Amino acid sequence: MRIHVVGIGAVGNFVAFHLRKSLHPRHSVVALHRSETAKLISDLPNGAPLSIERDGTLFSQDGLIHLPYGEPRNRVRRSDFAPASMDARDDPAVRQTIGPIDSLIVTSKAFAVRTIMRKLRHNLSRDSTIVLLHNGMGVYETVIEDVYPDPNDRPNFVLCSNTHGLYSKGPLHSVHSAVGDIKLGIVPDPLGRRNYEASYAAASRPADARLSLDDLANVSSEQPDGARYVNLRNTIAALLHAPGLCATWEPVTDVHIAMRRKLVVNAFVNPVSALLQCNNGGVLKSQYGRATADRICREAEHVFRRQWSAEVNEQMLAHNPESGAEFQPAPFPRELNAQIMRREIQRVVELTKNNYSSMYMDVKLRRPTEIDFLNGYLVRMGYRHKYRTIMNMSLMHLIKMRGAIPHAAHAVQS
Ligand SMILES: CC(C)(CO)C(=O)C(=O)O
Repeated sequence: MRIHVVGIGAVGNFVAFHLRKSLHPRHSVVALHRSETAKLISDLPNGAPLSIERDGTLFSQDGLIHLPYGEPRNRVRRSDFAPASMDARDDPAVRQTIGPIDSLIVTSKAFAVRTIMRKLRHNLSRDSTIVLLHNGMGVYETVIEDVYPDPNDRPNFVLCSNTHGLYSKGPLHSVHSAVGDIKLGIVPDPLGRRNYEASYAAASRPADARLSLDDLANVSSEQPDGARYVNLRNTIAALLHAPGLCATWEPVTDVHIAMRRKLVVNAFVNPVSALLQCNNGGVLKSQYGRATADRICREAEHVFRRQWSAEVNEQMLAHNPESGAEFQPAPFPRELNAQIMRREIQRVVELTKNNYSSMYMDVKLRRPTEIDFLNGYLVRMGYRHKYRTIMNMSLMHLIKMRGAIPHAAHAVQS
């Protein structure tokens, strides 16, 4: 098997490190780099090591294949911290060097995912598996709409929630500052060809419900399943069996809940730390910070409740009364209550109090931010469900305003 990881920042470095560490050497782990970093790594031989720092100790892992995947990143439009349109043209030379991709783990910034998918479109097929491991929400929907509108051509997608605390200390060097976990959820087959959660759904008691790799592909059968299902099974198994990743495979509805919880933490900590240019510990120090966090959580709960009701309505319409089963709507998840999300913010802030958030770094270094996929997602969902998210919208606007002031981030430093 050959696993490709694209977006070798703090998270990509961590994922590639642990996959290489745990997989048998006959499987390859390929790190795909933008051309600027590819220049840097071209001076290193293939196999060049990745480093992870944990509690002040440096660990290193060699044996990776490093390849470039495309054009250098275009310049950031200085006016609003939004990414300029990146070049998504197909490059036949790059296409040929990389070859067909069975498993792709995308660990780039949320705003770059769509462009990367377009760039690698010709290396991917409907048999591939794509794991989206980024901050924020709404990315999968844009990729589907823009790159894979036809469900017949669509690869398998895996969504993730990642709570590991990681930051980058330099190229191929991440610091693992807080141990968290990665939850993996497989997007249901849009054509209903296979139920990836069949064993879970069939359990007679909730306590017995388990997901089974055999529902993805039965590798021991005489007629092995097609590449589409074998790639999916291999990708999930590789991630689950890399102990350092602390990955679990869960029903996709549970992963959606975990993603929403993580979104709310990021929608408060990231813009506030970036605007105040403080570490994560600074954001809850004053009553004003605490009131802002309360408000973000209340707005998010309203949005999530309306989204939930809309989803339940859709399920009710799709329910076939002739099946004999009674329609039982799932209750609104407790984890998405404002008070519980507020406690989660408190917990994450304490755990990462000495860290600088990813948006703090993006603003400081005048890079595009992920604001459109954090607070921007809540604002968009609020609009859709007729609820105004004033605090989220204000934080989003302030981050964009910050980007519009020339050299604002540097002025604070001096
Ligand atoms: C949880 C938090 C805020 C940790 O720094 C993070 O995920 C980020 O920086 O993007």
